[in-house]
Amino acid sequence: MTEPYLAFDGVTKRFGALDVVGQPFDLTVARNEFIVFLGPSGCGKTTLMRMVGGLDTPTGGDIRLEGVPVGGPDHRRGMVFQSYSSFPWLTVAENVLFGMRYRTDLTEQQKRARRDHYLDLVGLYEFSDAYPNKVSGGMRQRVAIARTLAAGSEVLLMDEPFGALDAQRREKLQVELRGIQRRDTKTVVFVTHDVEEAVFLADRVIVFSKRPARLVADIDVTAQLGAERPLELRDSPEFFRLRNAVLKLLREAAGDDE
Ligand SMILES: Nc1ncnc2c1ncn2[C@@H]1O[C@H](COP(=O)(O)OP(=O)(O)OP(=O)(O)O)[C@@H](O)[C@H]1O
Repeated sequence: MTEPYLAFDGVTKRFGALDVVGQPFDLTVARNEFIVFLGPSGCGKTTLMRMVGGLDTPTGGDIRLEGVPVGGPDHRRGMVFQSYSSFPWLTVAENVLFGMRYRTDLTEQQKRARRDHYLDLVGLYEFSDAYPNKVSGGMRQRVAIARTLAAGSEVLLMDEPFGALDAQRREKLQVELRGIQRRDTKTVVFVTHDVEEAVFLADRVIVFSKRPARLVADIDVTAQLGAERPLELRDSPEFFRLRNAVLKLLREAAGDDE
């Protein structure tokens, strides 16, 4: 049998007496799949993502990328976390360039073109020369998004990356992210609380119970809605039906053993 691209194999996690991932967690993710983790607040989604990123280690089991257990962070896995901070001593533009420091395949001119493209995409081009501590929290989050996309890692780990953005920019970036993932064959693991965002973006939505987290549903969105996600899809009856079904599952997962 060939190795899955990304595999969680019997993963558990405890912090002292706190059982975060109680039952061993198994999941396989194919290359170029967009996976969304959805679950009640505090159930352990960020912890799972940190473990994929190599920022934390499982208590039991392991997480493998192409058969190799993940170690510390490396540039194959690009991360955007809620609390992600930019480098304050670099300008907005320099922060984005810094993300491409490993890209020996790109010329300096190509790097500058990518920097400008992604700054424009997140609406920060005119703030290129500003320092991150002089812009708002939502803008700093956009710097992190631009930097991670420009870096071009093959796996994108995104923990509520659009949480601090206004609705319009959020929609725009959702469409762009889905496009980038399809076009550039990225594998994405994305955490959100927002059911609509989950259904719009995901190939598969993984629903977790409240802590100690266990997998309660693995929903194949692409089988139901197809892989193309134009903005108008949100107005379709199929989208609406699936969103409601996932919302119901999430409510049950949050109330689980009450
Ligand atoms: N380093 C740590 N030490 C001790 N407890 C921790 C640590 N990191 C997380 N926790 C706890 O583990 C639990 C799960 O946290 P986690 O951030 O993974 O949940 P989450 O599902 O991502 O929540 P949210 O959706 O609110 O971001 C929480 O109770 C949290 O307080």
